[in-house]
Amino acid sequence: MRLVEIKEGKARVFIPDPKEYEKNGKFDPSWAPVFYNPRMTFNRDISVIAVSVISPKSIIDALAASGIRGIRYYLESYSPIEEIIFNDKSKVAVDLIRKNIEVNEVKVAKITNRDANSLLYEVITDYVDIDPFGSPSPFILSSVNAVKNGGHVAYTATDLAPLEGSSKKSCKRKYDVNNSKLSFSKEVGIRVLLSKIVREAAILEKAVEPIFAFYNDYYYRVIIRVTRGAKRADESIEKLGYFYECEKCGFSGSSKDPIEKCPRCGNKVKISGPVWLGKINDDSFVHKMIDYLQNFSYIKNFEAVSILLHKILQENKYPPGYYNLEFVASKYKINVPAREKIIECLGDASQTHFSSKGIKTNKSFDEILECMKTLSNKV
Ligand SMILES: C[S@@+](CC[C@H](N)C(=O)[O-])C[C@H]1O[C@@H](n2cnc3c(N)ncnc32)[C@H](O)[C@@H]1O
Ligand SMILES: [Zn+2]
Repeated sequence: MRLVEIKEGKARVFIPDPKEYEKNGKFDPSWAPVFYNPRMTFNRDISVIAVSVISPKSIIDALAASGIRGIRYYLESYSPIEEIIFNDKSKVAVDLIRKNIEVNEVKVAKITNRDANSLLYEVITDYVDIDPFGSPSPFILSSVNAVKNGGHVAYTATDLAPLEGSSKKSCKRKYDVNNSKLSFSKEVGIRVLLSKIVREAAILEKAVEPIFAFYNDYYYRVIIRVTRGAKRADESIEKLGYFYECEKCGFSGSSKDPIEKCPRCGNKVKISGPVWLGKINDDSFVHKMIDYLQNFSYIKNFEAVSILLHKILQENKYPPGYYNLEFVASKYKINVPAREKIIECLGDASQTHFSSKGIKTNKSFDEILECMKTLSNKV
């Protein structure tokens, strides 16, 4: 295997030379014997800041591939880390991790060549990172099991088709959620994932509190805090519910139990659930990330991370779900006015990072419609 050296954040790592695995001049990271995807740099940049705020003493990078993630946590996290377990079931990956750890002088590293699930049932740690191919579902129970009371788990999910309701059967299989394709499915997806995490943790009498969650490019990333207690687990489950959307009048919302008919026009609605209806971001955590950010001016995505964190803070004030302006406008055969103008007209509203066509608001659907109709007459 020919290797090339790349730099990301403060790490220098060796990865398989992409040129060796090109097919007809194209390259996909999954074709190389050890996985490294530069498109995930944003995910790692922002995770380094999150880990700095969490300040865990021990970390398990359970699906480590080249080791880039754990190495960056060691080199860049603000508070010292006492132990990082780098694990991958692939022997080739583990050999490469060994080399990369040496090059980056990661003094606190342990390397294991195990199935992540069996490893996670044998260890206990402050923070687990689950960064799989596709769905993190197979690793939820074991990762929640592996963290101490008050510990954290971070999940990446790239299987957007089931999560966003395009592959309903796959969503039922992997997340045990009856999903539909809704006009605001970008946000539904992250709440489907959180719903599964909450229900899996409850099996272990553990409660889940999402502290940081976002969508970017082709994946979701969520970080949760886990605490022990059957009663707390019950309280987490209490925050599950259903989204509905009416194809006829464009109205949508959430409810504790599934509903069949649109509360506005009586038409049959599409539903998705059970989904997590609690907060997906913790304000004080995001504020701390913004405070820490200035120390990370060297990261590739400094500007984009800053923009995302500020957007998240704005939208976190509003209830779950957003209105897709194009979807609503299509129901009333009106032009879509500029989003900023609608937000200004409503007063109590914000954009959402989930979609450039979405708004979140505490105002009623009729007030949104009124603003849209008035503004579209001026277009
Ligand atoms: C998407 S890659 C990880 C990428 C890496 N975290 C990064 O940031 O570049 C997923 C890795 O999980 C490993 N893997 C898949 N299933 C596994 C399992 N059951 N146990 C341990 N490792 C596994 C694969 O060998 C692969 O290296
Ligand atoms: Zn309706």
